[in-house]
Amino acid sequence: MSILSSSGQAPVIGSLRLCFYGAGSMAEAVVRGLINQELAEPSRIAMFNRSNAERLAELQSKYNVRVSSAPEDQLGMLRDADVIFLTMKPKDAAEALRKLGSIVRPNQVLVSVVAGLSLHTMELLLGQKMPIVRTMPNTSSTIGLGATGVSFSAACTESHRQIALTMFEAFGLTTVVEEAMLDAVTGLSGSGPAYIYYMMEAMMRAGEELGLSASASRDLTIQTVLGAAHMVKSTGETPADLRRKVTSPNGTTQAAIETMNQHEFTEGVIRAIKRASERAAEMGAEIERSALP
Ligand SMILES: NC(=O)C1=CN([C@@H]2O[C@H](COP(=O)(O)OP(=O)(O)OC[C@H]3O[C@@H](n4cnc5c(N)ncnc54)[C@H](OP(=O)(O)O)[C@@H]3O)[C@@H](O)[C@H]2O)C=CC1
Ligand SMILES: O=C(O)[C@@H]1CCC=N1
Repeated sequence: MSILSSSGQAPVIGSLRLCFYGAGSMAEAVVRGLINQELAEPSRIAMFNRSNAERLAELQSKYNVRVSSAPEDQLGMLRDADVIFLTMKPKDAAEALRKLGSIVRPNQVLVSVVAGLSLHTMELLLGQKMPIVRTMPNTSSTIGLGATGVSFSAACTESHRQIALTMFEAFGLTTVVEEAMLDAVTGLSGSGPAYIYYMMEAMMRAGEELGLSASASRDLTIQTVLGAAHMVKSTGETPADLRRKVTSPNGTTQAAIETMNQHEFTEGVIRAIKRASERAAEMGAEIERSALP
């Protein structure tokens, strides 16, 4: 079916055929989110990768989606799709986009999750302008708690925008941003889950070094992170105000924060996020260079 209904309204997402070009962590996070939210029928989702047949079998058995290792089937999956998701690593994207250039039809939409890869570079590699949605989601989409930044190419209609927003909003928060801001989104929330996991690893290790069992340390860490995020969201107070309420004068928290400050905690986190954002831009520039004649 066409991506546009005759009324010009976005069709129900469930009626669209989706193809995931790349079948790794991010593709799975989106697929699982779409299926869990009952936005897409597994039979309308096709996935393929480069060579890992075991991974395709795993996805097929977990989600009942269509998979194939046969190049002619994969070509058919791409041709038949209303929405093609580009879900591979940046280093593999240029080759895939060049191939897609001779396959895509005008009424298809391309949704990219590739860090750093700009709309302009995608158009260069495709050799044509088509509706492209550039996104930066994160893996928490898997459980409906994703945070996604989105930008649209000039060829996107209101219908294309609604389709993309409906999908990404179904499994988390979605923010439309100027394309130039997507590298910042990448540094903050695209990579962000890893920073929190890293902090949790350190907290769990500390708990164990202090003598707690591994399971007690894990449970207490998880609940602390969960509770803190919910406190910021539900009270509407700033993290700084909430932190002050935990910090008794000359108490334990003050001792901990002073120690963190000696290790430049805040500056380190800010530097890390800026570096991630810069790295996204570098990766995008590398792909753009390979796209130029
Ligand atoms: N992981 C994350 O938290 C996030 C990732 N992203 C972005 O998502 C994209 C994918 O990342 P991620 O899912 O982590 O990566 P993975 O390594 O988990 O998956 C990459 C997938 O792409 C496939 N692939 C590579 N080349 C080709 C090809 N030529 N044809 C078909 N399939 C191919 C791989 O197949 P095979 O295994 O067979 O080689 C694999 O299935 C990246 O561009 C990243 O920037 C964005 C936000 C968050
Ligand atoms: O590490 C990466 O490059 C990808 C992009 C955002 C999260 N993971």
